[in-house]
Amino acid sequence: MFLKTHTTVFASRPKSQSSQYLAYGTKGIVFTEYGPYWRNVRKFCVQELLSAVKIDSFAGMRREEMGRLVEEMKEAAERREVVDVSERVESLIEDMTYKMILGQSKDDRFDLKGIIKEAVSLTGVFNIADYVPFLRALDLQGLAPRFKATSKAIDEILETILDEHQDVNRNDQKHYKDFIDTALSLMNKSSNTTQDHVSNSMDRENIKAIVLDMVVGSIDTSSTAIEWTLTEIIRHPRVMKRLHQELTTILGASPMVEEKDLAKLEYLDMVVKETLRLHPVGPLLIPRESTEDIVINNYYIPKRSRIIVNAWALGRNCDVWSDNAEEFFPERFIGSNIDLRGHHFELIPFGSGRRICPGMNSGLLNIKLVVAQLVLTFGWELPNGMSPKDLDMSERFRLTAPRAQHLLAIPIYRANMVEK
Ligand code: HEM
Repeated sequence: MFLKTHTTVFASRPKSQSSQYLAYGTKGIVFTEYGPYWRNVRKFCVQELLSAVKIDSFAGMRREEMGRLVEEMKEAAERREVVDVSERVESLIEDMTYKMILGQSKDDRFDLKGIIKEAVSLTGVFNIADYVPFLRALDLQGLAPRFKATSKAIDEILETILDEHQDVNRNDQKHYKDFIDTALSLMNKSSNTTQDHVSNSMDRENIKAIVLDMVVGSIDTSSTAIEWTLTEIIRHPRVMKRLHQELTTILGASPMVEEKDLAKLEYLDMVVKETLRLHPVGPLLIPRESTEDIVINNYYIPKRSRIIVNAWALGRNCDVWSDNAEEFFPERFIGSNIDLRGHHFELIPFGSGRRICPGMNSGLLNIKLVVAQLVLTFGWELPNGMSPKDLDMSERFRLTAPRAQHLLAIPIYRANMVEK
């Protein structure tokens, strides 16, 4: 009802103390109210970063980064080393994200990922001040100092990145424009395209907000989804075997997964859907807010009501998914037309309607590419002879829900593996 029949009424976002501090108020996309500014900024990001053509233009970079990780894992396999898979995957996605959005590799001068983690964690806190505004001044939960410190740290890093882009552009040292260059060039423009509608209201603060939304939207989400997918595959050797068979059948003798082949990997698609059903990266999506008074099923819902959708519960509802809803069983999608595009409300890990995740294609590509490659090249054993069924499955609940404990496993290079 909220997301389908009345999609426009519930297409806004509530203001919160965390977004005021940590997302430059409503100057980006994620926490910005529904309206022309949000629409144009979103269109700009899709056009300049998240369209099929733009995503495709970074295929070479992804291949290189993936190749580097495979080499590292091969060395670990040789030493029979326990690898912190969660950490390695996050670092890979971080590298890919920075190259795509910031046009540069990870910068050792600052820990952007660490600060973003703190921001995501703070945004996920139930903050009484958002519901009882007069308590805000009392700061009962002691959040204000953390908001301020995190926001200051983020701003300093983004200022440095923007300054450096402007310096390079002034000295005309660049052959191509990255996302930040394009965004910066909007500050001084005026005519009639989508970009220029954005530029009418664009200053440095807006650019920082948009860049931050893109970076935050990308890193934690994709790496959490990959971490859970690998966890479920390792926990279910039958699924690992079937997926590996599909990979070798479709990819032949090729040691690297090619992006063009991903669409042919039907079982991988089911494995990813099944993971996102049981472990939606954002269990409660991102809160929505109504833009007008409305009556639904005889309930009066006043304008500016906050709507929270429990995607986690939808994915585990036995009435929809049958009695084995709690079981990881990718085959349930055989012959099913359920996709992830927000039309099948039993499975909405990317949300639905006007606010559906604009980075869905980019996110899914990252998940499938990394999972396919790590299963194609390696088998995985758990440390200290641990049985797959004993793997700890607890979640850490924030705005996103990653594993509570990092996934640790030993890669076994398949070329040296004796098939059982
Ligand atoms: C596995 C990967 C990802 C998952 C599961 C995911 C999930 C979500 C969800 C649940 C929402 C809220 C949708 C709603 O309210 O209906 C969302 C919004 C958003 N996501 Fe993603 N996301 C992923 C990857 C990405 C990537 C790669 C980017 C950008 C590079 C991105 C950028 C955004 C932005 C900007 C929004 C806000 C959209 C708006 O409010 O209009 N996401 N995402």
